[in-house]
This record gives sequence, C-alpha cells and structure tokens, in this order.
Amino acid sequence: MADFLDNSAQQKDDPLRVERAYLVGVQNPDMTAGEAEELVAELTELVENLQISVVASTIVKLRAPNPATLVGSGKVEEIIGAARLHDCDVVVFDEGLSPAQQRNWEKQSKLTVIDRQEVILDIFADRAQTREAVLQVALARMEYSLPRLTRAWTHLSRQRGKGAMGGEGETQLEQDRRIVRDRITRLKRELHEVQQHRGVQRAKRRRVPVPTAAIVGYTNAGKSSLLNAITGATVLAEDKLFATLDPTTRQLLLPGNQKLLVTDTVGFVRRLPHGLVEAFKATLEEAIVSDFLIHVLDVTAASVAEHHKTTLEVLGELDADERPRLTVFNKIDAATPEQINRAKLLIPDALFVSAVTGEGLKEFATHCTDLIRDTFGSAELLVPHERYDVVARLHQVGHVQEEETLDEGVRLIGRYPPAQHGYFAPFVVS
Ligand SMILES: Nc1nc2c(ncn2[C@@H]2O[C@H](COP(=O)(O)OP(=O)(O)OP(=O)(O)O)[C@@H](O)[C@H]2O)c(=O)[nH]1
Ligand SMILES: [Mg+2]
Repeated sequence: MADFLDNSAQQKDDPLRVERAYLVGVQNPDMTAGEAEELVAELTELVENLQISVVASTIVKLRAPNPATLVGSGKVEEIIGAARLHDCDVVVFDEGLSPAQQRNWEKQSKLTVIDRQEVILDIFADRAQTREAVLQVALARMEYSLPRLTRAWTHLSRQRGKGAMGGEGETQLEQDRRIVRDRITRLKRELHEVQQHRGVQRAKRRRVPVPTAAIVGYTNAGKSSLLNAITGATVLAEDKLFATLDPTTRQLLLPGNQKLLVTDTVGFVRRLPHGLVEAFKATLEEAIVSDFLIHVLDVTAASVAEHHKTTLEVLGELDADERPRLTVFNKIDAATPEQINRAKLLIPDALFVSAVTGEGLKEFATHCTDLIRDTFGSAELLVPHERYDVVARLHQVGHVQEEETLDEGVRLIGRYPPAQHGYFAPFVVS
C-alpha cells in the first residue's frame, strides 16, 4: 500500500511528471466575471502548490454544459490549441469533470486533463501527516479514481503515459478495479481502528472540565498564526494552502484565569471534493464537539464573503453550524479602510485582529471568556429564604434560567461571571 500512500517524494524527479499547466475557468450563468476570475486565481494557487507552473489560463462562459466535454467542441479545439502553443502538459479545469468528460478530453488532446477536485486531493495527499489523515486522504483518492481507471494520468502515479489508454483489455481493467476496491475496503477497516482508538482518547480528555474551542475557516485565513499568537505555541504557519491538515490543540489562559483548549483545524476551500468532506468528518469531529467555534477570515481577501459562506456551508455539512461562534477578521495590519468597512457590513458583531502585530488579541481573549461564561458556568443554587439578597444579586449580575420556590429556600439555575464565583459558591448545590 506504500505506493498509494506516498507518491510525492519519489516522483519529484520523474521526467514524466507534469510541469506546465493551462487553466480553464468556467463562468456559469449565475456568476459574475469577477467571481470567475477569483476562482481561477485561487486555482492557480492550488496548482502551484503541487509544484506545477501555471503558464496561461482562460475563462469559458458556459450556458449549458456539454455532456461529452463540458464546453462546446469549438472551445475544446481552442483550448487544446492554446495549451499546445504554451507548451503545456496538463490542462486543469476549475469545474468538476465527469470520468467520461475527462477521458474524452485526454483522448482528444493527448494531454493530461484534471479538475480542481483532483488538485485538492493531491495537495491533501502531500500534506497529510498523522496516520488518520494519511488513511483518509488515501481513501478519498481511491474513491475518486475508481471510475477513472482508464485514464492516461492517474494520481496513483501522478505522471503521464502510464497505464496505457485504449489498448488495455477489459480483463486488465476489471483486475485494476478489483484491486482498488480491495484497497478501499482495507483502508476503511484501518481507519475504523484508528478512529476507535482516537475516540477512546477523546473520551478520556473530555472528563477534564476545560472548555474547548475550534478555530475554523477558509484556507490561508491565518488560523494557525492566530493560534500561535494567542498561545505562543509553535504551530506550522506558512503561506501555503492547507498548511495544516491535522488538528493541533493548545491550552490558552484567558483573563479571569479561565482555561481554554483551542484546536486548529484544516482550512476549508470552495468546491472541496465531497469525498474529502466525508473523509475529514472524523478529524473535524474535534471541531464539532468543541464548545464553540472561532471562525477566522482573511479581511484582505477579495472574496471574503464567499469564504465566509463556504465555511458555513461546510460547517453545515458537519452539523456544526449551530454551535456558538465567534467571527474574527484577521490580517487587519494589511487591510485598507474599505476592506475593514466591508467586513463590518458582512458581520456586524465580528472582532478584528492581527496575528502578526497582536492588535485586537486582548479583546479577542475577553470575548472568549464572555462566550465561555455564556456557554458555561451554569450552576444550580439553593438559597435560603433569609438570603434573598443573593437571589437579587444573581438577577442583577447573572442570568437566571430557572427559579422555583421550595420550603427550604429558592432553587435557581443560572449563569454568572467567573469573578462572582466566590460570592455564589456557598449556595451551589451542583
Ligand atoms: N499580514 C498578515 N499576514 C498574516 C496574518 N496572519 C497570518 N498571516 C499570513 O497568512 C498566511 C497564512 O497563515 P496560516 O496561519 O498558515 O493560515 P491558515 O489559516 O492556518 O492556513 P491553512 O492551515 O493552510 O488552512 C501566512 O503567510 C501568514 O504569515 C496577519 O495578521 N497579518
Ligand atoms: Mg493552518
């Protein structure tokens, strides 16, 4: 299985490896030209992450997709001509290609033709580090490749010309399919074991009554940098998409001596392959089970609103969109006043910070304490009738969720600020 789990290192010097890419963006009727351009810019970054140079690109306006080749036949000719002219060896589509479309393209162009999803899968494969992430990515890639085994270029080899096209007999193909299916079964079994082990560890951890938060957000927003800045931890922060694939947890000490466990998570991206969302559900469970989410956004990103939307969508798929959430715009040190204003309009109650200069981090910490106070610190009190002043004070400084008069006193369930703990402690029953 080693060949499937690690194919990056040994192929860096492979003469057949693709090196020069021609990108094709697709502008659907519901998209503006600007949006299509942004997606291509993002795809450029993704492709360059694979050490493939982006030589040229084009945007195709698409009214109705052509089932055979996605774009119309005239455009196919045009794109192949342009890719050849620029001496490209790979064409990358921003839009997903069906296995049949991909096959048709490769047959006609004699070039490697891939889509955004495959690029993302390959990046994840390069970055995965823990056993679980490695297995999850391998599984997502296997599932993606199963209907595409007749292609000239597969991420099983990430090179051209391997696995002959057309000349291959049905039996060979059937055999390959069986091998891939067997691997999928084996990967699922291994993953199950690894996840069970992690579940046990988490159950142990959960007994510690320290609140937890997960940092989520679009890739490159500065999630790891923020975690570094607030904890002094040394988490990998790089100007690379998906620098973080495995969750890292650090303990943070907030104002009022409040402890908080913060977990950094993998960045989200538009058009994340569905297989990967599925595959990463387990890893992102950390985010789902945390007490609240810290949603980090890059305030300088042109499509910050899209980033915001994408993250909420992925959170929705993970059933985590209802968790308490703190929205934080990062990189204010590099932002223009217009960008700040735009962000304020987008999320009026958001916080503004810079992980680089440390600006806004104090307010951020205070807000975390407040959020914990809102989600935590709920206690049941029994206050004797002669101490009605305590009941009055709880109404004044805290939040009373339940109140009931009994013979022995007033029973209350409520929350109050950590600073008041000492005052209320003698009356707490649970
Ligand atoms: N100017 C500026 N740059 C920042 C700030 N925070 C992060 N960056 C830069 O943004 C880039 C991405 O930062 P990361 O912390 O790796 O981002 P991330 O969200 O963890 O990215 P992934 O793990 O890839 O999803 C790096 O080049 C950082 O130096 C900030 O406050 N200001
Ligand atoms: Mg990161």
